[in-house]
Amino acid sequence: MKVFSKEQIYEGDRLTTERQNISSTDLMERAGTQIFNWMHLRMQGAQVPIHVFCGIGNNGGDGLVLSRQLIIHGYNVKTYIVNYSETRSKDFLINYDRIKNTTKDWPTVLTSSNDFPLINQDDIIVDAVFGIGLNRPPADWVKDLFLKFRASKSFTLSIDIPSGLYTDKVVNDTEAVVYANYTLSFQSPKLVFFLPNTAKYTVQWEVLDIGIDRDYLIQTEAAVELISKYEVLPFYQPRDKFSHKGHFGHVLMIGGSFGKIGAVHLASRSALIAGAGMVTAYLPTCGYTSLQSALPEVMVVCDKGEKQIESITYDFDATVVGIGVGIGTSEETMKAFEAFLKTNKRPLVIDADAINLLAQNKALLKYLPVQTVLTPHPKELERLIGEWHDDFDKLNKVVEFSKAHKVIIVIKGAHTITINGNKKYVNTTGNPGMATAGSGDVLTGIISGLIAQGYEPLAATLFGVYLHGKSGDIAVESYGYQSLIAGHIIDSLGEAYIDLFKQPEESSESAENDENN
Ligand SMILES: NC(=O)C1=CN([C@@H]2O[C@H](COP(=O)(O)OP(=O)(O)OC[C@H]3O[C@@H](n4cnc5c(N)ncnc54)[C@H](OP(=O)(O)O)[C@@H]3O)[C@@H](O)[C@H]2O)[C@@H](O)CC1
Ligand SMILES: Nc1ncnc2c1ncn2[C@@H]1O[C@H](COP(=O)(O)OP(=O)(O)O)[C@@H](O)[C@H]1O
Ligand SMILES: [K+]
Repeated sequence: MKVFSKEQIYEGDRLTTERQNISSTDLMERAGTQIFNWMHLRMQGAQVPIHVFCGIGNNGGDGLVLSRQLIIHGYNVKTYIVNYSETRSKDFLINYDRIKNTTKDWPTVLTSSNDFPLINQDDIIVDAVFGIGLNRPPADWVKDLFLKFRASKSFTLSIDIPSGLYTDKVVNDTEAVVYANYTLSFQSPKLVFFLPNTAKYTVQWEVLDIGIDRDYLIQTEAAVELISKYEVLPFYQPRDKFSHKGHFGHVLMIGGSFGKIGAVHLASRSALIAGAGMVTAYLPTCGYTSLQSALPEVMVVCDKGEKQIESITYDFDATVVGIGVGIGTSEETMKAFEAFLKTNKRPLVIDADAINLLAQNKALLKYLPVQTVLTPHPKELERLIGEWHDDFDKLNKVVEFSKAHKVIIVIKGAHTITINGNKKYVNTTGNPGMATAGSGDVLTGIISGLIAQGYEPLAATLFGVYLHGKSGDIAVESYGYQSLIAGHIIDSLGEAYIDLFKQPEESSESAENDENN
């Protein structure tokens, strides 16, 4: 799903009115009515008090449409105008008149903290104060209103975006924002719903289709894309009946040091279970016996070093090389890594301490093949690109890094974001059960295993990050957040593949109809 910028959303609104020959007031009517339908379906006329807080721009206009519809359908509604400016939008004013013509219970105009109404915990708050047009911090009294929303502990439904949140930068005052339980966003989710600094402002979100021009939606290139099953399915490569292991590539997984052989074990096993034809683990000799005993399907080549990797030499042609898990950052390993990079011609997936080695010696970056995949967690990323002051700054720095070195960067986290040049891909699978040692090693193995099978590095990365999170989501059903460990993610990978092609379950009624036909 495309995540459009604020400018693209405004342009989509404008073009839609032009191409569908409707007014912006009609479009607002659609938007407000969609919100009403969503609430009506769930509330079924329940008389819970609903407080609709409307700003004076188009977000407030949406709120007024909603209020009017709720009133017409007999709901228990109170409407307020949060009068933070005298410059009211045209469509706000039209809907202000319309609501006045619908009810004698006119909206209450709020201009200071003294005007705030009583809100009980069981009431519902609808936040239509600011939309994507916010361009400066709200006034102190408006911030007090947002604090009152929070203090009430009422269910808070934000329209389009929690008020006080910008679409393209973080907020400095964390109290000057609405904390929404649910946000109904028009046509496209906003990037801020997925970033560590700002995701907390809405617990859940959903996109409502307001009929923006389809050609515009299809043709407009978005800098950000949300990756779910429908985005990765086209990557999937079916297998030919007569295929053999040679068709699915050979992963060389280089890593490990004394006490960290398990990392190579996890990554190698993941590569195999992701579908690689063959996997060879390259380790210091201390890891030989444990790896051979634990993973009979994986071949092993030993380094001359007993406890660490000291010179990387092997005599076969790997399809892809994964390097870094458990490898350590000793001087000898740095030398071996440097020598390896200078001769390697194969696609690379670089993780963990190999990222730290790169960060220590940035001159090595020039030896990375184009489209090398780097999979840092936040600390490794910081070592590589330096500190950032907020998520947007981080994203900008990673984009610059990706462009400068022609590499793909996977910023791991709750919503892992993959960056390839200017383009950002936000993953939607995964859960906090995956915050456990070794789960990153599994990702390295999966991505390497996909590249081995012939997936392009970017497709392998997006597909791999998706499958990794999906496996975690499947595993958590059996183990719970606390008891999920990295090995469980690998064990669920097969189910994650199968899930790609699962049809939505049929309702019993339609199944019966099928039987009768
Ligand atoms: N157009 C359409 O057809 C559709 C639009 N839709 C809806 O429109 C919403 C965007 O509406 P919007 O552009 O009017 O902006 P909104 O967020 O309501 O702000 C209002 C104005 O407030 C001002 N302002 C900003 N910050 C401020 C501050 N801190 N303190 C005080 N004032 C401040 C600023 O004006 P300024 O004062 O800078 O001139 C701004 O323009 C969008 O989120 C969606 O809900 C849907 O209906 C679909 C169809
Ligand atoms: N809260 C979370 N929600 C979703 N995924 C998570 C969460 N925490 C961690 N993960 C995922 O788990 C992996 C952790 O990687 P990493 O920190 O490198 O672990 P390790 O170094 O122990 O292998 C990443 O892919 C990350 O996206
Ligand atoms: K809002």
